[in-house]
Amino acid sequence: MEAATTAKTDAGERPVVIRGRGITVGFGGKPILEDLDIDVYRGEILGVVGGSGTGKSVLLRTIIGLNRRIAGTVEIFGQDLDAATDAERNRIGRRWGVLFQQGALFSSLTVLQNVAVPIREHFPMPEDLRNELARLKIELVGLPPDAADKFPSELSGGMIKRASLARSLALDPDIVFLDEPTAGLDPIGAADFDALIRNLRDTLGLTVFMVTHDLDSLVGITDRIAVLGNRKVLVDGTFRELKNFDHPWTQAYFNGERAQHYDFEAMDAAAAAAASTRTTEKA
Ligand SMILES: Nc1ncnc2c1ncn2[C@@H]1O[C@H](COP(=O)(O)OP(=O)(O)OP(=O)(O)O)[C@@H](O)[C@H]1O
Repeated sequence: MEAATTAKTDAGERPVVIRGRGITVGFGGKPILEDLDIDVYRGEILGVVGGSGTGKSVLLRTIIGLNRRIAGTVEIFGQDLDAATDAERNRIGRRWGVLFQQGALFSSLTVLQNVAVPIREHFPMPEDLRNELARLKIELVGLPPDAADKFPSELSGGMIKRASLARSLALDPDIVFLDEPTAGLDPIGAADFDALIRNLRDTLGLTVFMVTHDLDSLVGITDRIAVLGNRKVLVDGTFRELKNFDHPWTQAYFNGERAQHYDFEAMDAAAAAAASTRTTEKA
């Protein structure tokens, strides 16, 4: 389960679970990402932000192999995905779960059946046991037991997000990729969902790669933020670092009207204290 590579950061030596180098992606001759580098550290919640159309979802999909790279490499747990055999890629793929922007549940399957799909694909086992495991995931994300037998059309937006999250956790992944997890939720539903993500990270030790526009989510749960722009990661760091970064988009975003409501220094201090508690608990 150990990452094969580490990186020196201000927080010391940290295992890198996702390392992208020189990632270049384009469609129909139009470049979207160009020579982009990114690292994601074990156990962190990384928020990925940037203007609309800057390629945040494309980056997520490229890392998990759904978009073709024109150039560059992606290493997950130290394994270069291009050099991996099909069996190795499958094995790595089982270590991540994905919550897509629209939830992407199968509409003709119940929540239980949806959550059981990845288990059925990867681990042959009796149906009773599979359903039991799926029920545990449904409980883990805070859905009531009777949600298991409902179809997606019978669920609220927040329940669909939770059901999708349950499915992404079906194989007990080490990494979860979240694409706009709180989009479309009311502020209370979004805050509850944020709390759930943070809780799961803390209890399961997940690494979270989260694309979001939601300033509350960024403030509430991320440890670090990467800003996409000019087809690259323009900058990454804590709120305070980003607040001081001299670029029109980051200035507008992190020093704009909405950002004035947040006490960034207090939040940085709280995040550092929480990280140090987690490190102490693991030791
Ligand atoms: N499969 C595809 N084929 C062609 N163009 C695509 C494809 N996927 C994404 N794009 C284009 O790539 C660009 C980046 O899209 P992406 O969805 O990653 O943006 P984003 O940063 O996530 O934006 P938003 O915040 O609005 O969701 C867009 O111009 C989009 O139209």
